[in-house]
Amino acid sequence: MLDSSVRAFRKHLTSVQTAVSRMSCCKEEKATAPAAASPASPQTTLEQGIIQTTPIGFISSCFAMKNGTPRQPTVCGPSRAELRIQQNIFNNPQHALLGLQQFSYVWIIFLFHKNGQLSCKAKVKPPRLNGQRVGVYSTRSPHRPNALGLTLAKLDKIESDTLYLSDIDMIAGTPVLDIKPYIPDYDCPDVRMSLESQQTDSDQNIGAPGDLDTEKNPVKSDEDEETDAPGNVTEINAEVLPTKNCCKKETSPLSTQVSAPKHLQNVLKEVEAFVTHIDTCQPSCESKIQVSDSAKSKPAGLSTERPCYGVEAARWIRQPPIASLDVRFTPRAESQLAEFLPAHPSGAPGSDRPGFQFLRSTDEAASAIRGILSADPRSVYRRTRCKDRLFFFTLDTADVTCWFGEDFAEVLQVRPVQSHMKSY
Ligand SMILES: C[S@@+](CC[C@H](N)C(=O)[O-])C[C@H]1O[C@@H](n2cnc3c(N)ncnc32)[C@H](O)[C@@H]1O
Repeated sequence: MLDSSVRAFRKHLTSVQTAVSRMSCCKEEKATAPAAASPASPQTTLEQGIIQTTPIGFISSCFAMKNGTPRQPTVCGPSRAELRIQQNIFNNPQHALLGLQQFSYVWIIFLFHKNGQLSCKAKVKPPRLNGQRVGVYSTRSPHRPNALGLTLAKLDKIESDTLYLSDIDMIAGTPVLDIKPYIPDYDCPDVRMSLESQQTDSDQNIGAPGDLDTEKNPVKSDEDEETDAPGNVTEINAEVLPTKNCCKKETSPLSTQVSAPKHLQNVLKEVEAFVTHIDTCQPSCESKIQVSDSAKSKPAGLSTERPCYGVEAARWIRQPPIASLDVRFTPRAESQLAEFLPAHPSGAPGSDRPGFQFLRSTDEAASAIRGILSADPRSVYRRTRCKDRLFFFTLDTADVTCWFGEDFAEVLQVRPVQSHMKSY
């Protein structure tokens, strides 16, 4: 009798323990769950930070699966993608892109839709840290509570409702939630600080900061609320908008293009000197990333000397415990790669050779493969415990097989993906 009661109690205890561990695994998720479940007006849910997202488009990219997809856009230069804006969001999707072609880089906010499940682990093990656990918010891990990704992609061109991108790290089919222009003045602390100091100097010179507003922000800011309703569109002075290549020298000086009051001409000249002086072409914070001796000895306070990231982070981002690998091709893999025809808008009629869909030359493909492999795309488990040294990934229409040695990766085979074996 006592035995059976103890057994029943133990059984009950086990089920309670299971329920408790499930609850504590996803504490944050549980905390928001009641609000999500309760019926509320769209406005209330927005105020609570709960929204139903709708993709504005889906990525078509040269990466078919997570394996071998670069971990950041800078890893593999010519990674290319297309993003077509969905018709169901706007009647005229191309209208939503008006003006965007003037920017060289765009932020892409997307969903890690192939994560399998939402993650609520507060600590993660980034592959670059070789098994070390760090807080999820200090990393760019895909495994985060809302599974949102952020990539700074190069905007090659826009045609109608489609963006042509390169420098991406998203797999094909990735749902995109938003696009924003990369604006160094807002997004790169280096440029921001220089502009601020320019501003302070100018203020001291003319003593009327309010006068400067239009010159300071020639690009429409996020705060400019506009719809495309007739009569509600503000004309932008094309001459004062940044050129696509933002460090390209103007043919005639800005100060002579813009008819500003005399007292502002000096300021325009200063801005002009600054624009020609700084290199804002690349979205880089190079000078702030360098860890100076003074930054090492100082706590990271909000001073002008504060680097973009601290010494510890700089170490694992710039000098990760994972060494970069030498990449080589076997002669067979090299000649297989050379068989691929570059991407062509209308294919290559009459040829039975395999063709790339995104990559524009064999060199581009070889350099993408080098970029992917030199950063060592393997998981920590694969790298440290797995005896199987073969590694497979798909790049554009090519299946790539390679193996890893101590400090190198060798490409053994580059074969067309089966579904792309059709002749062009
Ligand atoms: C480390 S994340 C970084 C992404 C982004 N640059 C960021 O910082 O948020 C990049 C990796 O996410 C994975 N990935 C890319 N697209 C994905 C998707 N749609 N679903 C799940 N994982 C994805 C790939 O393995 C890729 O190497």
